[in-house]
Amino acid sequence: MNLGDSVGVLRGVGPKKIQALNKLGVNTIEDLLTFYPFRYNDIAVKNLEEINSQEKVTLKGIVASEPVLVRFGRKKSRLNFKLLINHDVIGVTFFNQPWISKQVTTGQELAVYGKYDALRQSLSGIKIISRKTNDFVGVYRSSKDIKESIIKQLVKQAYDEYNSYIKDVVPESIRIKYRLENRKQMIHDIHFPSTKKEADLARRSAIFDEFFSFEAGLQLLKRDNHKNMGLRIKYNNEKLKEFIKGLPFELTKAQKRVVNEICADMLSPNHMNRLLQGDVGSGKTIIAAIAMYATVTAGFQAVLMAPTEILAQQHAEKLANLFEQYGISVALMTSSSLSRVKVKRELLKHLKNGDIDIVIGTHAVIQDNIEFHNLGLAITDEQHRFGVNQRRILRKKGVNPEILAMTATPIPRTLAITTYGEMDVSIIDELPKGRQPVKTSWVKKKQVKNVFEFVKRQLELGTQAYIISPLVEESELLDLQNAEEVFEKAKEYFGSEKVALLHGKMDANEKEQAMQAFKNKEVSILVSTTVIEVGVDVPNATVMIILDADRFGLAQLHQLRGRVGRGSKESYCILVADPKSEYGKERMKIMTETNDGFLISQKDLELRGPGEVLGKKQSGLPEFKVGDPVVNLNILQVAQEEAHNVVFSPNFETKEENFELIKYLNRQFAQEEIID
Ligand SMILES: Nc1ncnc2c1ncn2[C@@H]1O[C@H](COP(=O)(O)OP(=O)(O)OP(=O)(O)O)[C@@H](O)[C@H]1O
Repeated sequence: MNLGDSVGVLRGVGPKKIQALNKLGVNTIEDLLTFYPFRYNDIAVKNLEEINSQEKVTLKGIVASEPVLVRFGRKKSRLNFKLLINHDVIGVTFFNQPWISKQVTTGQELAVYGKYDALRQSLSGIKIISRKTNDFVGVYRSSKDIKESIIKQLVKQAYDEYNSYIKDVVPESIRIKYRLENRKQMIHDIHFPSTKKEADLARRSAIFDEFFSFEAGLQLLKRDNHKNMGLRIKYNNEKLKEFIKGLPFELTKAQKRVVNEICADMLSPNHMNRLLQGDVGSGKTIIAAIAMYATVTAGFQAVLMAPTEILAQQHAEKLANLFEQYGISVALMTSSSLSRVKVKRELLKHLKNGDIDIVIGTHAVIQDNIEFHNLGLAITDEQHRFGVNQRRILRKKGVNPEILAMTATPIPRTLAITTYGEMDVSIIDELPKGRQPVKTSWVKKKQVKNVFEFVKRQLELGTQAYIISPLVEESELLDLQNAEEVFEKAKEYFGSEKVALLHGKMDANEKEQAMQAFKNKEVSILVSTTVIEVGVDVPNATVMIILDADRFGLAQLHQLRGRVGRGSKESYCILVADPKSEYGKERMKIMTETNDGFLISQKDLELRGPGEVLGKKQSGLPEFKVGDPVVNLNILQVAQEEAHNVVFSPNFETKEENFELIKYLNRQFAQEEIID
């Protein structure tokens, strides 16, 4: 017997229930024991003086009238009686629970849980409370396939049978320091507390437990990264200085700092595993270029992976220009550039024999048959778009290449430790000189004509504009229809020779053509779906129109807006939307109030509410069961600090109080390997 046993070992759990539980994310006994209540009902008896109207409470008194049951229709009924509480009489009504009339007799003492109405002096009954139950009861998530009452029973059964197998992951000294319960007690109290205080303490312990185990895993990765001998990239400092001097602009202070951090990592024998965070347009690409240049001067190859073909193409073009005078060869590798057999064969040959110094590509780069001569540095752009596995495969391509991951801050600074805890972080917190904040406004749909007029006037000044077509969730086809519709309208209004269309269903060549036409100013307007979202850099474009802007997430709007304001000209972003909810309006307002990506991602998380915050997909954050990284940030930070101290202490593996933690981490990593 152990906590890894399937829930199928419990009495009364057959294939159907197993399936229903699995759907709720419960596969093992451990999952069930940590399937915590999401809230509690306080059914302790209250006095009339201490309660508010519309509150759900338990009231106890003497039944002061004969219960009267009235049935109407086939299934409907109403049961009425009076309850005498000290000197007050309140009316109690139960709807559609006729069997309750049998449990009520005049003169009897009775406790009823229900919703209290102060004005009417009445209680709308939910259930009769029998003496045996606890005052404080957990409420669990359930589904149509499995009722809450069954889940409760199973949790109880699992606890009774398995509690002696529950071991502590958080070392004792830390539990004592923060006055946390041991795991067995904590699991008991979080499911079956007798008071609110008990439940609160158990929950605090559970949050710590969860954050600590997670952070310990990340810290272990970090420690191993440090221990692993990395490559020593002995770049040519003179050449590097010349290269930086030769750039068309001076680096910002933040960029210089980051370059120094990266250079120090490369020179050190330790393995580099660094995350570069910087707001949209802060100049991350040039940092990548500098790091790649340095790598090549040391005799190694470098690769940069971008999340889209458009972006890979753009990077390849820019970097090829930049590196040309230094005799460095740059190759583009995407699914389309590799689709012609002959081209592919040549590319692979030159990559393997070291003729190619730098590769820019999409995930096509990590295909099995691609071999490098001596890969020294791997950079991923917008890394949240790459899965952990893709990152790992890339890592395996070289002996142990230095890793630099770049992201335009989808995650607030304080939260970066949750996902990137195993990485060292560099931040570009400054925009290049001369940038003006993008002026953002929000208009209603009926004003779209005025918006078009505004665009026209701006184009007359020689600038260019993007129009982003509405997004229809989960339907690329409808997105496309929308984009085509907007394209037609724009052609009608601005003249067909002025407008190009870009969408995800176009093949790489068509996309490239549309982008080139826009870059070369052959067209002044690019109508696009969100394929344009990340990284596209056309400094002459100064107007961004986003139609139905309320359908996009805040982080996405910020990314889209980041396509303008990339030069020194005044830039504008106009959000066209009729949001219905307050929440939707609030989001539009935030966009008009700030240009700070960190702040926006923080707001995005706050506005989504805890349930959604944990959605992996939207926020890039890992999922937790009880802990909410936004609400419980303090606990998260302390847990990270402690996990770091434990894992990095010299006697981590030999100290007895860490044994359970080590076992736990081994189990976790074993699971991950299977997925790999
Ligand atoms: N120090 C600097 N001074 C002036 N211009 C700069 C500087 N650094 C970068 N730029 C320019 O700023 C623009 C934005 O840079 P870049 O494309 O690297 O941004 P980014 O951080 O990758 O942004 P995004 O996340 O939006 O892709 C580019 O046109 C680049 O040439």
